[in-house]
Amino acid sequence: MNAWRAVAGRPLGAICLAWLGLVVLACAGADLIAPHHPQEQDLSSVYSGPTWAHWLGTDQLGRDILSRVLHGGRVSLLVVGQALAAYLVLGCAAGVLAGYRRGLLDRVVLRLGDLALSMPAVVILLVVLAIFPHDESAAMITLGALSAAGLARVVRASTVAVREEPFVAAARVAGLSTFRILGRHVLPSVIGPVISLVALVAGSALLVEASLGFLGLGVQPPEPSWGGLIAEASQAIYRQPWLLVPSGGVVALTAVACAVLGDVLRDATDDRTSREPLSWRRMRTQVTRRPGEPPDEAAVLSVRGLSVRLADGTALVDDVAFDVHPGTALGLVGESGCGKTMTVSAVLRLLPPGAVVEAAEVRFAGQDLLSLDERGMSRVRGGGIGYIAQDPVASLDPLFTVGDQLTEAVRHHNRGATRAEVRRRVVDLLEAVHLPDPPGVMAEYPHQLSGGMAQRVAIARALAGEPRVLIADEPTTALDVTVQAEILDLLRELRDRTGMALILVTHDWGVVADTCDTAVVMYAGQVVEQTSVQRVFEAPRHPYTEALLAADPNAAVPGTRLPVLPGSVPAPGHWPDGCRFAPRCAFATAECAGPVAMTAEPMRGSYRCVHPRHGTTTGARR
Ligand SMILES: Nc1ncnc2c1ncn2[C@@H]1O[C@H](COP(=O)(O)OP(=O)(O)OP(=O)(O)O)[C@@H](O)[C@H]1O
Repeated sequence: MNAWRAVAGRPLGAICLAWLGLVVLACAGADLIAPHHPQEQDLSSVYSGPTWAHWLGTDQLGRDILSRVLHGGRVSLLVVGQALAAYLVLGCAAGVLAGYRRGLLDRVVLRLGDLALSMPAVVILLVVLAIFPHDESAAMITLGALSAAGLARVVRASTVAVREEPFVAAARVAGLSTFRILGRHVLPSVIGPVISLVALVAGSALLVEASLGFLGLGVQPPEPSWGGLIAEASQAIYRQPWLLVPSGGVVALTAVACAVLGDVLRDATDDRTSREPLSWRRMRTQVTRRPGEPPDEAAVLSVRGLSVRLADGTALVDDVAFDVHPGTALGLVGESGCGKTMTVSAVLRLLPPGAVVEAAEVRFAGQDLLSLDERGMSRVRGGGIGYIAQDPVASLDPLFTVGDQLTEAVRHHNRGATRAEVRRRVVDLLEAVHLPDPPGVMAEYPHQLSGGMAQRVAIARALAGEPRVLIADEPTTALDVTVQAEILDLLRELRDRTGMALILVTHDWGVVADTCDTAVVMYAGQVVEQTSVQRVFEAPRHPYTEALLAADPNAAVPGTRLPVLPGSVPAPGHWPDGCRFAPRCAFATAECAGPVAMTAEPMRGSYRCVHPRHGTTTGARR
């Protein structure tokens, strides 16, 4: 449904949809709207051009062309519909079953598909029409069945990919029947390419139908069909050339509309599938500079007044500022949905389509990132600032080995390197992240890796460009405790060895305590506290920081109930005026309803609160 909405939102898609809708409705309602019976003759007015009585003129027997086009369209569209039904049913069923079951069925479907694609369709149609004379339905169903081989391949390929997804495995484990899994989990994910192909095949089928009618092999006169009308018009081409315009025009426009719609649908569904939270594909983010504080020149990355807005104006991140110094680690902490990922995505300028970045400064190693164009930013990404995505396995391409993916990254950053040098560097990277047997790991595919190994490979890839800042988004989520500790050790070791700075996006205070020097606490798109890690644990100033620390399971005292933070982070667009934490805060007063600025404490940090804490009780409302 979203794909159709996306198509309707594009001018070309909307025009094609409108034309096809109009043609289908007009032909379906031909009995009601056609001004004349399609075979009603008026010999006193043959070959007339357009008149008030006959809007599109008349033919050699004085029959109304508009009425014949409408009725003829019904016949033509019906047989095209039959071809599409055969195409869809056979193509989807064969593709899904072959891709899901694999084995012998898969091989049989592939071989039959090869056979169907290698047969000349026109010859087969002529044979069918020789067996069933003038039976256009038989010919068009055969055409649909022959073309289904192409669809079956596309559906099979998508099904094979989806079949390996964890959610399909989970459905299998949950005991769902094959048909239910296919219907609920597999088919919806292949629907995009399918509808795009159906639109393209509809255009071709329409042209084949018109050709059959033109050759006199289809529906026989006096019953009209679009192909038959073109044949009649071509016989009178010298006497009344206009006759070709309505019949030829409607066929041409409808076939073109189908083809264009197919293209637009493909683009629309492509866009939809690439709507992950952070994708390297989506790169043209609009950037606006606004006045604000100057950057910290000693920092390797200095951010001031950074905001992110969606196209509809909804703010996701609001006036964020922080500094990261070489060789240090900064922890960006907060509950889910506070804007941590959006903040680092905005620094890298990798945001959802239509999102806008506003900032006073984003200064990296003395370079003003706000003034860089897309080409400049792509040099910074990976080269200057490395990024490790939230889900390491998903961030690795399942179709390529670890070696291929690291080689690609190393080549990207070392243009002139020889094959041997690139391989040496890949092995070095794998050794640097302590993966045993680098040549063996290079030959493996992502699904063969454990979570910890995948995270190490993702770190190795991020290190390929020798970044000066490494951003790791939830680097230890979904890893078991031992592997978590190993990954944090590795990050610390890399930081100490290379002098790069780390930004760890996390909601785990354990990660902050183990690895970071500075904590930046975010709530509802804003920074609410920023201080050293030592101080944040000893004396948090913001009630939110205090409540978040109190709810930390790492600090739980056995035998006592772990305090929870009641309520949830307000969604973007629903942030309260004044202090955004006030509705959940035990210390909120009327003062908190007004604007709350950051208060800086020299040498200690800063916080955004009118009732700062002095570190004893939890700040959450009970
Ligand atoms: N593509 C998007 N379009 C619109 N809003 C989005 C999009 N991605 C995220 N958001 C919203 O932006 C807000 C901040 O999201 P963000 O991912 O930065 O949070 P987070 O603090 O990193 O949380 P998490 O730890 O769950 O990743 C959330 O409310 C989220 O719903």
